[in-house]
Amino acid sequence: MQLFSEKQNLGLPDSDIWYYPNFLSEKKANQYFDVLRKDTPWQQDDIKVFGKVYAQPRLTALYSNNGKNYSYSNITMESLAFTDELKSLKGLVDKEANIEFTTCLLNLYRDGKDSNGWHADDEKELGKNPIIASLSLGAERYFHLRHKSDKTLKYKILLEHGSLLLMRGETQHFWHHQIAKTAKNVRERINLTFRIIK
Ligand SMILES: O=C(O)CCC(=O)C(=O)O
Ligand SMILES: [Fe+2]
Repeated sequence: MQLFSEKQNLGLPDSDIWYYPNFLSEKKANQYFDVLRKDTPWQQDDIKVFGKVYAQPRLTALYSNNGKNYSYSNITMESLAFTDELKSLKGLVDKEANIEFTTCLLNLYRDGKDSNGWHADDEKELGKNPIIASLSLGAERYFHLRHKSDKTLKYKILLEHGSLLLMRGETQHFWHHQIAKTAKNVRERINLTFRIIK
């Protein structure tokens, strides 16, 4: 069993980012990983980058409690209704963030070749200072952060099984983030990003 660890603020300039290492117990995190891996209708979309079409290097699914879709990188994802498991996870995350999320984007990184390139979660439908809560299950992967204008400002944090990362305030205005590919032999990872789309 893991000891309780305090949440920590990353302390990066122009941002407000919190990390909760053991947001879920190991046992709960294992259970959620298994259910979500099995029951989610994972899909692989094509994305368009500089006019060329690529298969997105990970699988995704979108859920919401208001039927709103989400568009990014020339993809429009249609949302499904929350399942019981996702509702209970959303309840825990809502409580911690003290806000009511409407939407959850799930990412499945099948191995080290799957990734999520540099971006900010700054789509118009997310509002001015979006709050994004990102729950990690399965294999540990590094989350990289890079300041948009001062490229010397960089940071990386290992997102552990059962951890929660909360980005708020002006973070998306000033920082890009990514999950880079890795040559290491890594198992599957599921990430859930809770958002508000009105
Ligand atoms: O997988 C992660 O930890 C990050 C996912 C992400 O940045 C996103 O879906 O916008
Ligand atoms: Fe993101």
